[in-house]
Amino acid sequence: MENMKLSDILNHFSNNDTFLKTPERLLVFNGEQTRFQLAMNDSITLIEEIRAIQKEFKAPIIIGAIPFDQRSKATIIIPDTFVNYHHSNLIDDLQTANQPLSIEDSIDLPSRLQFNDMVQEAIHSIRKQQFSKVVLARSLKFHLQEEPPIKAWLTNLLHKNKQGYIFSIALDNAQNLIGASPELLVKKEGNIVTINPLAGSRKKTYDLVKDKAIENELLHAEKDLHEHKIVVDYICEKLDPYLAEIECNEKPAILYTDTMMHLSTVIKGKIKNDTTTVLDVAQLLHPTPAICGAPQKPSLEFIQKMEPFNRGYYTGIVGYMDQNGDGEWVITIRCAEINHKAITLFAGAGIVNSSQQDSEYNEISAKFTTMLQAMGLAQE
Ligand SMILES: C=C(O[C@H]1C=CC=C(C(=O)O)[C@@H]1O)C(=O)O
Repeated sequence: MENMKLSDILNHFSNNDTFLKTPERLLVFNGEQTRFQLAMNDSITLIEEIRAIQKEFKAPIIIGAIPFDQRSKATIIIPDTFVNYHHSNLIDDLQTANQPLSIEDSIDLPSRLQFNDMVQEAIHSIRKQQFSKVVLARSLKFHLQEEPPIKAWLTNLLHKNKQGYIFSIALDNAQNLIGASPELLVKKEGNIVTINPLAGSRKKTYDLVKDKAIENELLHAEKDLHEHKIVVDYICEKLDPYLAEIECNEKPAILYTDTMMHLSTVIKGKIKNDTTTVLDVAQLLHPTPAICGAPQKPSLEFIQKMEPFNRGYYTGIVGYMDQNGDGEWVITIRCAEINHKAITLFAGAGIVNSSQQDSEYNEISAKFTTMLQAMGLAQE
């Protein structure tokens, strides 16, 4: 394949198209043969339906977005055409796209006081041993005077987040889901499966010396290591029956995004059964304690009772699967749901026994920065 400029690819991109850039490849999906909506736990399973449609349409690949709540409908797209660019064929010539926004109003939900109450209630439940961790989220909703410049935001996300998973998914009714997630839920290539949970975070300062000191502090922070271990233990336990030769470092490393640093563990293993697809593994794991809590049921119930909004696609997963059942699915975070002129950003943080309400609030504010910067609403 000849080398392509990213700017040329974006010039041809429209809001009805779907786009996913991973650290290794860029997938651009134009038009669609069909799309369908089905919940992960409907009676015909989502995966069976995808496999049937892949056969019927002889579709080499499907792409989709699955919501946080497994009872809500996922959107699966069978594209007309798609191009799969390898990283080495892309010329990264992108410049920041400045497009000023006229904001009619913005709503921050929950309020700071409500959020503090939610954290206190969560800590109370943790002390009563109802669960050991719960991830609580906030949302920022903007109403714009004009249609949002999605292509400019996508350009900015690509420009700033070289290592992440950048996506723009064309949902139903001309809605879009856009973001730059750092978190790989699962990748399957042949019989090798890779999972890369993140939990435990600090905001970057962009001062190399200070960031090195923060990194060192995070690597030894008891609260964050505990929060992280809950996720890794959950994943390893779930995978054990399905994977052989599981490799997992004992201590987490640091993963940097453009704005944050996170504790990160790479887990790898070999699929025992050839018919297991990447989505089977995703379904097995989702929602992990990185975005829900542990144990899953009581923490999920707590989220649904306490959060003053429906998460929708936020903390769900986006990704693709080919005919061999291979693919990559990433956790839908650092993202925004775009519904015409209404834009909703979401971000969350893991609450454990020793959480401090102010630092959790500030951590979430820092996580909003990925999207706010792309929208030109936060300082670079
Ligand atoms: C839930 C989010 O982040 C997750 C991913 C990385 C670190 C996290 C944390 O430290 O709490 C969260 O688990 C989010 O960005 O909305």
